[in-house]
Amino acid sequence: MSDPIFVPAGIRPSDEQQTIQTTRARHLLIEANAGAAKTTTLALRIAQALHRGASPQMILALTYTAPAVQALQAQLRLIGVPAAQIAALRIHTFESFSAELLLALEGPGALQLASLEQIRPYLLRAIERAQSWPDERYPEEMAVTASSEALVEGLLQSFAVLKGGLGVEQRLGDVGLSPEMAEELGCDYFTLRVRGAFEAIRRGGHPDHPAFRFDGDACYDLARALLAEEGLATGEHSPLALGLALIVVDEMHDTNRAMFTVLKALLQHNSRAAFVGVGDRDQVIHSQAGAEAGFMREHFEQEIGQPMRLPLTASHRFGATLAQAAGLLACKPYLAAGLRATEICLLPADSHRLQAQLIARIAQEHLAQSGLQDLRLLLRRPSQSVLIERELLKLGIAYDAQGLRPFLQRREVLLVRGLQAFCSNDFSGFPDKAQRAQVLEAMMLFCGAWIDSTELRHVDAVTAQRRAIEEAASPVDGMHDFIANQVLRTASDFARPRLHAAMELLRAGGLSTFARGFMQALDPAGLARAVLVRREDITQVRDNIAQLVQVVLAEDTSVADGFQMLHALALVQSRVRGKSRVTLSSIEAAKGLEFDHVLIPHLSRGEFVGEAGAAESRNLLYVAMTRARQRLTLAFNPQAPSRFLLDAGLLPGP
Ligand SMILES: Nc1ncnc2c1ncn2[C@@H]1O[C@H](COP(=O)(O)OP(=O)(O)OP(=O)(O)O)[C@@H](O)[C@H]1O
Repeated sequence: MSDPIFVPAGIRPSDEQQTIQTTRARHLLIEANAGAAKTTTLALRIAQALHRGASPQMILALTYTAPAVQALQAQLRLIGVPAAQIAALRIHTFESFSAELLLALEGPGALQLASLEQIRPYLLRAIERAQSWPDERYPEEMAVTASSEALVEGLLQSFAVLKGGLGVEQRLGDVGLSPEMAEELGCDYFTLRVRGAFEAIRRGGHPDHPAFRFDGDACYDLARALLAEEGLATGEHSPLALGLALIVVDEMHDTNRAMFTVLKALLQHNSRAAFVGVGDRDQVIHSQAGAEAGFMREHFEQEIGQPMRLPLTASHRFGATLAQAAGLLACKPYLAAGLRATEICLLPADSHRLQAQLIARIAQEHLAQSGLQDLRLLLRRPSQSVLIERELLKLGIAYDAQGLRPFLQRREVLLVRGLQAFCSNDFSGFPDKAQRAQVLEAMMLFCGAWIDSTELRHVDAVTAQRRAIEEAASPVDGMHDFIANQVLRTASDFARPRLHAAMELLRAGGLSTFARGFMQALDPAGLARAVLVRREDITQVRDNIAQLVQVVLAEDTSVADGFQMLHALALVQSRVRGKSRVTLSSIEAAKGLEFDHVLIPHLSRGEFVGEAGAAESRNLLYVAMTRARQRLTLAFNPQAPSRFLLDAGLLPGP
């Protein structure tokens, strides 16, 4: 009997796509360029399985990020899979799949922590515990001179790699930790010891489930349990024996060891399931979580089996010009299917201010036309949005934000706006209660303040703060007393002199003293260092305030006028409702998605770099550029363009 073939709506599959759709190979791997229809072809493969009679519950699709889940659902809709079937499919990130499975096994109770700041106290406790262990075999290794606070960032980064790579679990066996083993794992003994203490704290809450989980922990916990065959039934009773007919993995280049362990177990316990994995090694932007393209190559071959490999040769998303530039940037061949021409526009601007003005004008023109749908501004770092947002708001342009907060709502910006409102005793810039509460929360955070109240002394610190802020934010005039009596009075010894120095400049009101002295007086990086974790976040706080100072100075009259203008912009923003066709976004939040017009600003020397290193920055630019369908605009300083523009052949070399 011939195989019934699913015929999609919306597109005509290429021969390559159809081969992948219908092949019955047990293990199939596809490495292909961005836009070469990997996700769409996975959707075709899923539709084919449904067409052959599999029920949606027999199909599991796994991705690394939540946007990739949405992208797959969108492609399933595009090719005509009914909504009810899409809803019934098992489509998850590795993390949400693992969390769901663990929930079924453990029952509720493991606290899900959402921010690095919530993890921080546990980590500080782990450092203390590890350093005071009485039977330490290598005490000289534990005599670390840096302060605990300074160690937090590096430790968390090492933990992410160890967790994703399952390094300790794989090597440890029955042997204890040693400096030699730490060296083999690429970290130091101290880190391994603290990691041990941290895990003991994390697991110590309850016999059946850990006390808390953070991002990546669900997949890690599941992988660890699988490796240790701990608490998991085996054979047909295994929680992973789901009776699957098809398992697909999108974004497979971002797979780490923990994810791969879960995948291997899934294939083992669903022996009738076919597997299709797709990825593009130039899109690895999560190496800090142990992502490795090797899981599509040697590890797969050695640990799962020899897969069939099929190609997807050409981009269906964009035309030949962009394919060529992306190919040059990533040093690989790149073809376009020739469905459309994609225009690349260069936007040179000598200053950041001019760049922001030009971008706002482009956004205005975009909204005035109807040919192109979405304009997505892709930013390397959040602070790069400040001047651009100011210009957009000045033109009254509505925009959304993805993967970053609009600058007027960033905590450090609220801190400074709150201080200025306090100095002028004018809180009219915060007309709604939720916003007033956010200002007070931000001030409490950066000032290291605590609630000193006899009424609230019986409740825990978090509840006390929530209640006190709730009460103070209700009337507009509650702000002043709260800032004076709680924030400033209980501010840490470190924060207090900085706050007073900053307020002095705000009260004086002169632009030139403000310009010269505000950053030094407030010391935003110092304030941030005391309460935030990641170095990149701390740098962002500093950069955001530096940009804020620039925005206030641009008003050119007085400090008070500058802040009035900020309040006015905030009002414009609060009126912006609904979905806009202009979106400011981090690159990470756009991965796997596509937009008619993509604009990448700040492609100047030293601006498109970050903590992660040159290779990851290059991959980020590659991901960003390849989101464009019809038009790609690249903004840069012509005196000092980014090296990447030259590498992509978009500007002539020196
Ligand atoms: N046969 C086809 N004909 C026309 N358009 C197609 C075809 N196949 C896919 N497309 C379109 O090509 C675009 C890119 O496809 P898709 O998102 O699947 O690529 P991808 O390889 O997963 O990209 P990325 O690596 O960036 O996530 C989408 O707009 C999709 O609808």
